[in-house]
Amino acid sequence: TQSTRPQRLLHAVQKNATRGDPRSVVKAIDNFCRQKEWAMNVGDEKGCILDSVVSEVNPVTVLELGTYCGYSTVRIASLLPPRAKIITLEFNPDYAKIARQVIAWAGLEDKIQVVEGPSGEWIPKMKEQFGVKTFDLVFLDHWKDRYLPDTKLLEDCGLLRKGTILLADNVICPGTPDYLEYVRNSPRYKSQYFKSHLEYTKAEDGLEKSVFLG
Ligand SMILES: Cc1cc(C(=O)N2CCN(C)CC2)sc1-c1cc(O)c2nc[nH]c(=O)c2c1
Ligand SMILES: [Mg+2]
Repeated sequence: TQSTRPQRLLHAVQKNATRGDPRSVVKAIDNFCRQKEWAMNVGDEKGCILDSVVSEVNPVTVLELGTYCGYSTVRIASLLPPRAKIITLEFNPDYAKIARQVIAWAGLEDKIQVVEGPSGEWIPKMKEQFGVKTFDLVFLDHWKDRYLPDTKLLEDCGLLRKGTILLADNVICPGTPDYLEYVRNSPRYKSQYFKSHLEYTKAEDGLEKSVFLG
C-alpha cells in the first residue's frame, strides 16, 4: 500500500535526525520539504520569526491550533522553559498519529499534549479538561476559516488575558481576510504584520502578531 506524505516525512526524520535533538528534527523536515516533497509546515523562514516571538514572550502555557506533523510544535517546545507546556489541537487523526511520533523522536513528549478533534469543540473544554487558566501564546495554523471563530471563542471562554499574544500563520497564503480585518480593527488588539514567504516557496505569505489588550 502507498505511503502518505506525512509517513514519508516521519521516515525522513527517523533516518536523518538524532533522537532527542529537536533542532535536528526541524532541520530534517526542512531538508525533506526543500529537496523531496513540499509540505505545509511553517518552514524555516517563518519559523525564525516564530522562534523570536516565542523567545520574547517566554510563555508558560501555549496553545497551538493545527499540529499537522508537529514541526512547529517541536520548534516552539524546544524554546520553552522547563515547566512550560504546549497543548496542540489536530482535527485529522492521521496527522496526529504522525505528529506524536515526530514529537517522541525529538524527546519533547513531556512538554507537549497532542489533542485530537475539532478546535471549536475543544476550546470550551480547555479549563475543565486541562486545568488551563489563560494562554500566554496562541499559534493559529489550522484552517483559515476557523481563525476568526476560534479567536472569538477563546475570548468568550476567558482563555485570553491582557498581554496574550496571538501569532497567525498564512494570513496572505492561503489567506485569512476576515481574521486580519478583525484583529487589525478591533480596539481589543494591537496587531503587527511580519512579511515573509510561503514555506519552501517564493510566494508571499506572513505572520500576524496580535496582542490581546483585555
Ligand atoms: C495546502 C497549501 C497549499 C498552498 C499553496 O499555495 N501551494 C502552491 C505552491 N506549492 C509549491 C505548494 C502549494 S499553501 C497551503 C497551506 C500552507 C500552510 O502553511 C497551511 N497551514 C495550516 N493549514 C493549512 O491548511 C495550510 C495550507
Ligand atoms: Mg501554516
